[in-house]
Amino acid sequence: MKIKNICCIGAGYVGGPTMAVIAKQCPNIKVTVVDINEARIAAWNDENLDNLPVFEPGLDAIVAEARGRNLFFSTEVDKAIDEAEMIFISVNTPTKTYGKGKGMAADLKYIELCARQIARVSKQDKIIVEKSTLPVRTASAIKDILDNTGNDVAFQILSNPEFLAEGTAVEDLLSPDRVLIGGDTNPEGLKAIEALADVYANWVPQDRILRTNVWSSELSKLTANAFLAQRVSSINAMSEICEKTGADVNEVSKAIGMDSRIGAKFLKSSVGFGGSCFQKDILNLVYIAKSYGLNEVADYWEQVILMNEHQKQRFSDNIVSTLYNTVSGKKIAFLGWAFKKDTNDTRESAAIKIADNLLNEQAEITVFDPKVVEERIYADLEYLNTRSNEENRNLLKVENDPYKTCENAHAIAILTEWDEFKTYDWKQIFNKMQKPAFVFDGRGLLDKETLEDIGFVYYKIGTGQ
Ligand SMILES: NC(=O)C1=CN([C@@H]2O[C@H](COP(=O)(O)OP(=O)(O)OC[C@H]3O[C@@H](n4cnc5c(N)ncnc54)[C@H](O)[C@@H]3O)[C@@H](O)[C@H]2O)C=CC1
Ligand SMILES: O=C(O)[C@H]1O[C@H](OP(=O)(O)OP(=O)(O)OC[C@H]2O[C@@H](n3ccc(=O)[nH]c3=O)[C@H](O)[C@@H]2O)[C@H](O)[C@@H](O)[C@@H]1O
Repeated sequence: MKIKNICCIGAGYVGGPTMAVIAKQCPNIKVTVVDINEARIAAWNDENLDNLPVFEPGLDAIVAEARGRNLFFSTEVDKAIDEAEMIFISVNTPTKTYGKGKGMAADLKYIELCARQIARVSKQDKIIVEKSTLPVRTASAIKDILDNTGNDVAFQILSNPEFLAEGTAVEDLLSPDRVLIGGDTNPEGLKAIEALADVYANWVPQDRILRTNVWSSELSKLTANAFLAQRVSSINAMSEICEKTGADVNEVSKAIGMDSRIGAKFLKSSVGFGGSCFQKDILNLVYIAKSYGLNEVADYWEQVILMNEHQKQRFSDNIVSTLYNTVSGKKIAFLGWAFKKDTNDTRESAAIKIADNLLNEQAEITVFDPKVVEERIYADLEYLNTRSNEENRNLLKVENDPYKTCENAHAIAILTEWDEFKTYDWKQIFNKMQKPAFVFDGRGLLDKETLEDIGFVYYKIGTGQ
């Protein structure tokens, strides 16, 4: 079965880039990305490619190539569902904020709404692809809703989790380590798997397209994120030991990473991992384990999150204690707010928690991030509900010039590893700061010797003083 018409529900960080790449690589397939968020769709359709709602290196060129040819962004959800043979569900699956499983389980209400809408609108057989990250066995809930419409339409449900990382989304999509497709093992299921595999085969080598059963596919996604986050928490745990013992976490990372069984990637110590998924997906895994009574398994994975919370807390505690136990009324400059470089995404960014901790100590914070807009920063703080919006706006300012951000500051906290921070004139920054001038480098980005030669008191995560 050759697919000619794809619809994707959800035009977010995953739906947008993923479909743009499918459209680029498969000019014969019409790809329509739909969303209920009108502003988001308008931004995807904006003539000015700088206004796309997702910033990803290389994405603008791909959208420019495919948009209007075989890539469309629309709010007409019903129409796109009706026309498509294959429907990707790429809506958000946040942590539940209410009811049973609050603070842990994935909130599947958006997924269920999609399933009900597909059930209501569909007149012909369709393949439904779970692109969102979902708890294992969600496909059976979707199938239940779809199979009970009474309108004689046959649905196949596939799991096709996305492994892209933000900031490298285009690269990851064009050249994925693997594409994972899970489906039913009966003949109809296998046919559906092959229909999706054929789409990817337009640019992904066959040996990188993995076929599994649905449950393995759903669970592999949670497992991959849990393993990745665990590596970060493991190296961050070592960073604290390094600081106490005089070892250097970067040297330790290099030494262990050269062991081919361990591998060199994902061993960079930091102020703590952020992003929309690591915490949410591990919490979800912990919830699933608990719901099967697997308490030791749940505790094991929960520790990855606890370690991450600790890493953020000790970073802000260290700022306070180093600045003579008080930051009240002191200006702290934040370089970076995004959860990692090369993205404008701030979801669960460590910077938010660190700002909140320091604001509790009455610090005056000024933030500069090359890609994050002022309103996003205030919205992130407001979401915490720790203090009034007015207080947040009084205590925290957002600047668009890094030098002004650091002027008169008592300390600088580096919270995102933007490359441009390395190119700044640090002598000029030093000259205009309060003395002693402190730098707390939460990303191990700058060169200790250079900074100390200038006169800074320089603290690098994972390095003893
Ligand atoms: N952000 C990332 O890097 C990655 C995310 N994922 C997973 O992909 C899924 C989506 O994540 P993001 O794209 O980051 O979320 P997002 O929040 O950026 O986008 C989701 C979009 O779905 C839309 N939506 C929700 N319900 C809808 C409905 N009923 N009809 C039409 N549109 C609807 C929302 O308006 C929103 O624009 C999540 O399950 C996430 O865990 C997986 C891999 C990477
Ligand atoms: O499911 C998802 O959402 C995605 O989550 C992560 O991607 P992402 O969160 O975009 O970014 P990562 O590069 O994984 O970084 C996550 C966080 O860990 C931090 N990190 C990463 C690597 C490292 O060595 N050290 C470290 O502190 C980053 O700074 C960032 O805050 C995974 O890498 C993707 O494979 C997955 O698809």
